Amino acid sequence: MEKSVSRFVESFMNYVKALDPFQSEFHQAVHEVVESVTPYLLENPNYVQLKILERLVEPERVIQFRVPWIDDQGMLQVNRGFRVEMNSSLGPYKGGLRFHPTVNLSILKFLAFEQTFKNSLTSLPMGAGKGGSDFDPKNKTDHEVMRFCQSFMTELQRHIGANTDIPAGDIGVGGREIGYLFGQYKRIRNEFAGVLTGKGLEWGGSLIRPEATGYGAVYFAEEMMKSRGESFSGKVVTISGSGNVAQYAAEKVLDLGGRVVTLSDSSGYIYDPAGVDREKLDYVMELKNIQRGRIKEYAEKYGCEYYPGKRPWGVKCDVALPCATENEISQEEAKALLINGCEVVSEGANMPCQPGAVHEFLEARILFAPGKAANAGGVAVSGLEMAQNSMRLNWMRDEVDQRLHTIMKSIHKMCVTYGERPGDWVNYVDGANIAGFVKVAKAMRAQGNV
Ligand SMILES: NC(=O)C1=CN([C@@H]2O[C@H](COP(=O)(O)OP(=O)(O)OC[C@H]3O[C@@H](n4cnc5c(N)ncnc54)[C@H](O)[C@@H]3O)[C@@H](O)[C@H]2O)C=CC1
Ligand SMILES: O=C(O)CCC(=O)C(=O)O
Repeated sequence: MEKSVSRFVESFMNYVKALDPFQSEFHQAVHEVVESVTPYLLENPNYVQLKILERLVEPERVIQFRVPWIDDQGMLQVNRGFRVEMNSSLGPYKGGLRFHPTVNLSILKFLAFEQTFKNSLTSLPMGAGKGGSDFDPKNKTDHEVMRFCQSFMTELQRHIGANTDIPAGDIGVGGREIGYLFGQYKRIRNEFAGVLTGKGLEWGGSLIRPEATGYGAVYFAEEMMKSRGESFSGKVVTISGSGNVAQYAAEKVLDLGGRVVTLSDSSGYIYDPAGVDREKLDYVMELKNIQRGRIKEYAEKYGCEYYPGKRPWGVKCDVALPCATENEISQEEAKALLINGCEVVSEGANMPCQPGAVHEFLEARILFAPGKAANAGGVAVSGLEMAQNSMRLNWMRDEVDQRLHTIMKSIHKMCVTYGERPGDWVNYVDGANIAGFVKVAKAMRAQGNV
């Protein structure tokens, strides 16, 4: 069996690599899923005959477009815009937009591919998509960001809709950008529709959407810890990033009695052994969301250490929550985390652990939650925002939070169902991949050769 699995995986990966030889991030994401689902496929050969995997790796549609905009000096700038409409077997395309200079088709296809299984795990009726631009919002004025968003939406609006494709935020796209994008959609289409999620509360947004990804990653970690009789109380937690996901992961850790000792951005990390308390976290939110400053200013204000150009994985901790970006934990850093006694890793970001790091965590049998399960809370509450928009009403904060919590517990349960292994151990990577895959594969089979 082992041999036929590895032969199948290798042959399928050769096929994927031959199609798009330079999309390394996409290959990485596909490889992980194919490794997990191959034993299931070999037991269910009907899915092999139906070429479910071949169809899953081929986006239903890729849209690429020019985004011209005028900067504050009156100069014309040109960026590249994308929307990858990956899979609509479970519902309309759903997934975020990323504005970051590293954005390219490989990154967006990896994110859209992951989104397929993540959205399936939420059990809400959402297909998968992802999009964005190589535009860098850093060091741009509000007016520049607005002009860029308006130009981006001038093209994107013809491809999306409340029942077709519903984008949201991701790196570099927060409440400000969603507002500008929504305004331009409304202006061109003359309709006030639930076409984006992550909207402001006054104009169709949902309570708890900003918090959802970070809270969800902590709820998921909490469920894993419960299985070993543990909790966050008194635990030392390292977090990377200081954006949306990191901020609310930190908030939930504080609520549950943990001590957050690191935060980071693309320039370096801060180490605060006393812990980031509520007041310091409010400062980080103001610094990052309003002033758009750098995390090093935290170290200057609170007199703690700042490590430029470094990531926080050498710091001793019980729990690590990578919440910044892909491939931000290498195999060596994973080894360092394990040597320092880390027992729980919950991926707030998408694919933050390199394959070698995942291997280390699985070998060590620590509690390791892959992003497509652990960070599904964000898109889940986006699904709840869509439901509220359709009903034209708003749920209370507690109601949305409870639904989020229930969804994260249910995802945890699904992962256990498919990932339980001999020796009282759960392989959450296999669990998430197989549980996510089964639903999508069944829907694709039912819907015919499309
Ligand atoms: N916002 C959401 O609802 C969801 C986000 N995610 C994932 O979570 C991660 C973070 O996203 P957000 O917090 O929304 O974005 P954000 O733009 O609010 O924050 C991103 C953070 O990552 C840091 N960062 C970006 N590139 C970096 C690099 N190369 N090295 C080190 N740090 C870097 C930034 O400085 C910032 O602190 C991403 O992987 C995203 O795909 C996943 C699910 C949902
Ligand atoms: O809320 C959404 O639709 C997007 C969330 C997202 O992009 C993600 O889960 O990676």
